[in-house]
Amino acid sequence: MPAGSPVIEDAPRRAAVQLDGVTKKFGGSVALHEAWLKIPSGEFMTLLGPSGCGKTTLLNLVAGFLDTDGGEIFIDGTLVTETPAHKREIGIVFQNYALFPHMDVAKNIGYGLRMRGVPKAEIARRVEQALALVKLTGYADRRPRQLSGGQQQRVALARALVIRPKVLLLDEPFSALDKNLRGSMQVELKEIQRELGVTTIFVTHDQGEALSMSDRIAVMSAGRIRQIATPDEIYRRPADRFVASFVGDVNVLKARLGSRQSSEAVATVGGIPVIVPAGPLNDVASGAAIDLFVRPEHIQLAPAGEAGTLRGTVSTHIFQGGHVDVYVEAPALSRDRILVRLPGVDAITRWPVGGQVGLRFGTTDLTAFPVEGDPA
Ligand SMILES: Nc1ncnc2c1ncn2[C@@H]1O[C@H](COP(=O)(O)OP(=O)(O)OP(=O)(O)O)[C@@H](O)[C@H]1O
Repeated sequence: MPAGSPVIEDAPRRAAVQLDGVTKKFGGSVALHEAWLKIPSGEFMTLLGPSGCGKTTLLNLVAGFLDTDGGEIFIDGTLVTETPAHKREIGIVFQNYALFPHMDVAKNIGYGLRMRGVPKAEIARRVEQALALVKLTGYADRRPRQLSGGQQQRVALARALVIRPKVLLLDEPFSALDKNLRGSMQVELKEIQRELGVTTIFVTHDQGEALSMSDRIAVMSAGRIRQIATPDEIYRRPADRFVASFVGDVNVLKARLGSRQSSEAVATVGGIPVIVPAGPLNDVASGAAIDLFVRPEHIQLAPAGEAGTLRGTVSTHIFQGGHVDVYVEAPALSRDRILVRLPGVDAITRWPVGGQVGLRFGTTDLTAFPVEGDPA
């Protein structure tokens, strides 16, 4: 750290990682547009978004592998925008493990400590601790090629953690693993992260992984952070239609904006009133068409014609093990088939394909946005 680097004033509550309006361009195109992000110490923050949205770019800027084109980055309250990568005290795990093939596991894990001139006995002790942490005691002498994908990724994690980093950065670390292994590695990583209390930035394009692991999620698209919130809030109160569509399944229904009270608005769908947050509809005139976003588990089926329901026709069932996905056609409400998620296998016999049903919408967790392409 250069002498005289500014330190953020409120030290006791300072963020472990802070980005103040960070921008990165490649040639003429903006890969990251004025990112503002404050990650408190010990938090598990996930960057979630589709391919090419700028997640890896943001991670590489924090790591110091890329220079910014604007804005400042702080780690532990210290300005690091100009600090080289090896002085940022960061641990990194990549998608493809990036282990040294010619070194055994112990040498791989101890690499960062040798580079820092840590005494040999201390290295041996810390490598042993790190091996125990990732449940690989006894594997010290193996070469990476003698390990499974999951074991290699645990070595990579041990190597990142052994230096006691200020921040742990993980770039799609489980994407090369099969589904079962991925699930168990997610649980293990979460346990280790909690135990050590290490501030973590985790990159994924898998919304399920993001929802299950994170303290908070930053949803990104096209180089911009669209929303930063807890998984629950992202799912139940998405800030815009991109977030609502990208995170979890959702139905988009034709609706109309009715009256508005401060934070809530009444919308009508097929003439039935529902309550939605007013925030996203601030610029929409009363009576205008809007899109109502409804999660599949917030729709119930009832006999066709029952009061307070809207009519549709069952087109398909998909048995999903713990629940059944029922697709309902109701062209007056939506141009796509409406997905209804029902617990229990009896939904298949209760609501047969081709039969008429009544759709009833939940009264909570509905959101609405201006119609796409609408200047509002
Ligand atoms: N070194 C580079 N030179 C030129 N363009 C780049 C470079 N690195 C990234 N980009 C571009 O910047 C944008 C953001 O890329 P980035 O790798 O950050 O996305 P991502 O969200 O991590 O995607 P993925 O999930 O596919 O890894 C993309 O349009 C990408 O093509």
